[in-house]
Amino acid sequence: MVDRPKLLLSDLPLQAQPALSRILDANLDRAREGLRIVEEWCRFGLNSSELATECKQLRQEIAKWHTPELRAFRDTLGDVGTELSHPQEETRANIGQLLQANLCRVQEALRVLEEYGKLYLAEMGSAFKQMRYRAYVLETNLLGYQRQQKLLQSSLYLVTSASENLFAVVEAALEGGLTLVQYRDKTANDDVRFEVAGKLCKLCHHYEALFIVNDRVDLALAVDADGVHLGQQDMPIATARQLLGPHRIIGRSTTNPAEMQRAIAEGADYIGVGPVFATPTKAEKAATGLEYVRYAAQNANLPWFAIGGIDPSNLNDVLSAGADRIAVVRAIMQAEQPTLVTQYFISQLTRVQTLRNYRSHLPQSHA
Ligand SMILES: Cc1ncc(COP(=O)(O)OP(=O)(O)O)c(N)n1
Ligand SMILES: Cc1nc(C(=O)O)sc1CCOP(=O)(O)O
Ligand SMILES: [Mg+2]
Repeated sequence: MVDRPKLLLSDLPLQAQPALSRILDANLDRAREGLRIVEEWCRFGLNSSELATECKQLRQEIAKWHTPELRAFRDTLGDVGTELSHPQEETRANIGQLLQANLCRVQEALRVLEEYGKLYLAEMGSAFKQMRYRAYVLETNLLGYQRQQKLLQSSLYLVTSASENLFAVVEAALEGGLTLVQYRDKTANDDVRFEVAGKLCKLCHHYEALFIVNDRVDLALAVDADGVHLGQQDMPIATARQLLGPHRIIGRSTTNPAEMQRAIAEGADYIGVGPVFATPTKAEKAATGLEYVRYAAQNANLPWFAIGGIDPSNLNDVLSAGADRIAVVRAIMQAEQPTLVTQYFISQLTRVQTLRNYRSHLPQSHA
């Protein structure tokens, strides 16, 4: 990396010099500003010093190219582009959209700097090419980190069933604070699955919720889902990981300690623990009872969701056995008021999590 590039503008035709300088100056600003916006979220929103440091280092490297000579041609009042803005820039629906827009802005600016930079100094083109790839890696790492954080924060998991009111029910639950949804439909044709999964994925992302696809890695990739849920009869986790890459979520169903230990060893991001109670939604699987929930509470070192026959009437038994995350189908899909049921589940789960967290910080004699 050249520490302080030497300006070769004088080699260019006279009339091109101010234009080139203004393009480089504007895009150096754009890239630095976009990175600063992303950095703030990494630092204060995600508490990730690793991601914040990468943003900062990229910004500092870009700043080295922002020489006084380039700034000298700045003419903000004469810039015909300052009043051109897209309506989407006026509003941002959520943090995800804000980050996406700014990462895109950074990558575009780096591309401009790479192309026009070549006219200025050969090293500038290759330096900005490398930085553009670093920005892509930053985006992927940031997205992966956001997903894992959201998974950790999710205490309630809605697994869908086929329903005429599918979108309305899911949206009602999202309104109630749901942050994790799995699309599960064992009978639909692939064209229907693809269309429904795509729409659900957009709906969930609009509410900043994670969207997982049951069974099908191909479908998860096709709709850009956050991950996939695999049962014991589905694809091996290692194969799914190869196909999905390191940043998507992989969940695994488990019914006994051996399956749990294997899922952990194979690199699952979370597991299902059940069926806790017998359920018509999965009639072929025998209930494990609360004993396996107690085992999970003592032994699982990754996020785990008790599943199977859970509803408001038996929730307390599941919580008392040690669960602080649950997954449900009928309790929400068939609820008269899905928003209220969602809010009830989340409030109870948050209550036990807060209590357990508080107890874990007490001296042993008070716990
Ligand atoms: C959260 C969660 N846990 C378990 C399951 C069940 O998955 P699987 O055993 O593959 O059965 P099907 O759902 O495919 O019938 C799940 N879907 N989600
Ligand atoms: C899809 C599924 N998997 C289970 C498992 O234990 O692996 S239990 C289950 C169904 C859960 O549905 P409901 O909340 O309607 O009982
Ligand atoms: Mg399955």
